[in-house]
Amino acid sequence: MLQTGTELFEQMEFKENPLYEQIIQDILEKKYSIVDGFFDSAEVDILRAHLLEKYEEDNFKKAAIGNKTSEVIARSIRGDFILWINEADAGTAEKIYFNKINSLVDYLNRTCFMGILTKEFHYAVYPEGTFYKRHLDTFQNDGRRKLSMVCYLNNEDWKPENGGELSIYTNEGAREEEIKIYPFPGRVVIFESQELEHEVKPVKVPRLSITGWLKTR
Ligand SMILES: O=C(O)CCC(=O)C(=O)O
Ligand SMILES: [Fe+2]
Repeated sequence: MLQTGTELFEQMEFKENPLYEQIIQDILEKKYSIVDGFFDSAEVDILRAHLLEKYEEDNFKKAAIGNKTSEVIARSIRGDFILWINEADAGTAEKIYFNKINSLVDYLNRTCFMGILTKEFHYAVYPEGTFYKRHLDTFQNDGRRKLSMVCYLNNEDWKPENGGELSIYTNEGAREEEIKIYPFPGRVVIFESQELEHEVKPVKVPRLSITGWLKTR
């Protein structure tokens, strides 16, 4: 049976989502968005347990910064250990993660025509004393990275004195501003990969997260 445009539109069952709308508005205005409680504490607990299990099994690798960079130089730039997550064989914990991310991605594609076709995510552990110097996420010439997303999996009692804040540098006209963001559990930070330089300050206590990128093409 033929359908009118209105009927088709109704069939798509588009519901405005206030949280996603806030994220979009933030990104349009400031190029970043901070969402507390994107994951609730039960979800964070499951994801953290899974991360620690993999970490204890020794599955993580020292993060690299490019192919031909020496280990010593790399360590002076970033000290985290990472494990890439393959969505195709996501376990229970990771399915929770991807369900939420995919829902956001669908929304962005429907409302902003962002054309996000691929994503990549890794777990990250910053052991005591490590950091990630100021950088842009497109440093490896990956122009397809549109939005960076970091989700923190630290314990409930994470304190600002633990260090490890994410500093995002914004430019209002010529004046640079440093936005300090503490890695509280369940918090998600989303920012424009090609626009905002940022760094992870040295940590005093191991710092746990999932970092990823939403990509075009
Ligand atoms: O963990 C964070 O807060 C940011 C990590 C980061 O900048 C990166 O992995 O590129
Ligand atoms: Fe980064």
